[in-house]
Amino acid sequence: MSHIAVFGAGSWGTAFATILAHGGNDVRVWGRRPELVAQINSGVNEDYLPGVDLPSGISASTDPAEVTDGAEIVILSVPSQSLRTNLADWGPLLHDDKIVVSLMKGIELGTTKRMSEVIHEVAGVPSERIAVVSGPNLAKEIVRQQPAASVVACPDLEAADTVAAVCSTSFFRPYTSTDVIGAELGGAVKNVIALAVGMASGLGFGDNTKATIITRGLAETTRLAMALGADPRTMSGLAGVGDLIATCMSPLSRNHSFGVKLGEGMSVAEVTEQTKQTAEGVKSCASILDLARAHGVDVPITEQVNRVVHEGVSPQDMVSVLLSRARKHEMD
Ligand SMILES: NC(=O)c1ccc[n+]([C@@H]2O[C@H](COP(=O)([O-])OP(=O)(O)OC[C@H]3O[C@@H](n4cnc5c(N)ncnc54)[C@H](O)[C@@H]3O)[C@@H](O)[C@H]2O)c1
Ligand SMILES: O=P(O)(O)OC[C@H](O)CO
Repeated sequence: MSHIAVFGAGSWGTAFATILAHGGNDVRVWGRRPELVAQINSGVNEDYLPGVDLPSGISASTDPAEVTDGAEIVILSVPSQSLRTNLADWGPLLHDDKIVVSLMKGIELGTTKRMSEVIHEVAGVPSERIAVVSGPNLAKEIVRQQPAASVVACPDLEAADTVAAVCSTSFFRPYTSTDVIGAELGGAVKNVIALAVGMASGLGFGDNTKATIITRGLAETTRLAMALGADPRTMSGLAGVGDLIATCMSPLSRNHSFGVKLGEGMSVAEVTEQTKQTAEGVKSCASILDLARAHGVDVPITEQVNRVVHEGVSPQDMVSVLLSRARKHEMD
């Protein structure tokens, strides 16, 4: 049995804690709010995962030192844009050879850094001890123990395997990889593509349109990932096309649902007001666009999503602009 700390008591932090508890581990979850911590200690998380009974083996606390004391692995699952601030407090607790795992799927605004880069920079954790878990893993399906797989990526394959071992269960199958860049890029860009697919859905378009956006979304994700040094094969795996399909097609996806509401005519401010949970693509569309521009990579869907979300362009205009682009070879 391993002792594992999970920072973040939202949907995915709690759902991942349930995987770890089913794997027979002692799991301690850090949460910001005492009321939510009390709920988890009584076996539920009604705020984020209503109607789900948490397995035994999970306890929660608001004290970062208490959850990390004796932990061999520390899992981070907070909104990407708050990670840097959080690590200013938690950084000193992440040493002593602990493996630090990012579950987050976003790119930092301003710096265009991936979450593993932020962890390395702020907390001083060596890259060989930073792993990323990414794949088609909608929290509400995972807590119902519906079968799914994911990728654990780390430059040190032994560390990736250590993480994979603790989250292997009868319903969750982790594969290992050393392609951290590919796993992180796949996870972050699919949220932006899911916003675009959601908008198309909200505008009343059908499956041809959605499949077109997903396929061309994969093309731009692959271009960017390769420019950053990722293995292109990761894009045809679980952290690439796997997660892209799940997020773009599922009504459980917050990014997809956010896009649907925009397509139906609501404003970004109205949808944001209604959205209690993290839809990473809304912020990361801007940082991913900056990252792509810095590397001279064309990301037309991301560019248009950013125009809708941050420049007030209508979803209908987004579609018109994408369809009126100059003709080109499909594989360029
Ligand atoms: N929900 C999923 O199905 C899922 C699956 C895979 C990956 N992810 C990724 O996991 C990450 C976390 O997502 P989530 O679904 O748990 O989000 P969530 O909105 O459900 O929960 C976020 C948690 O972070 C806390 N939080 C918010 N602001 C904070 C701050 N400033 N400091 C500390 N804590 C703060 C919230 O209180 C909440 O407990 C995201 O990057 C998301 O893309 C989510
Ligand atoms: O609900 P979303 O849109 O944040 O997507 C959740 C997961 O990333 C799906 O793998």
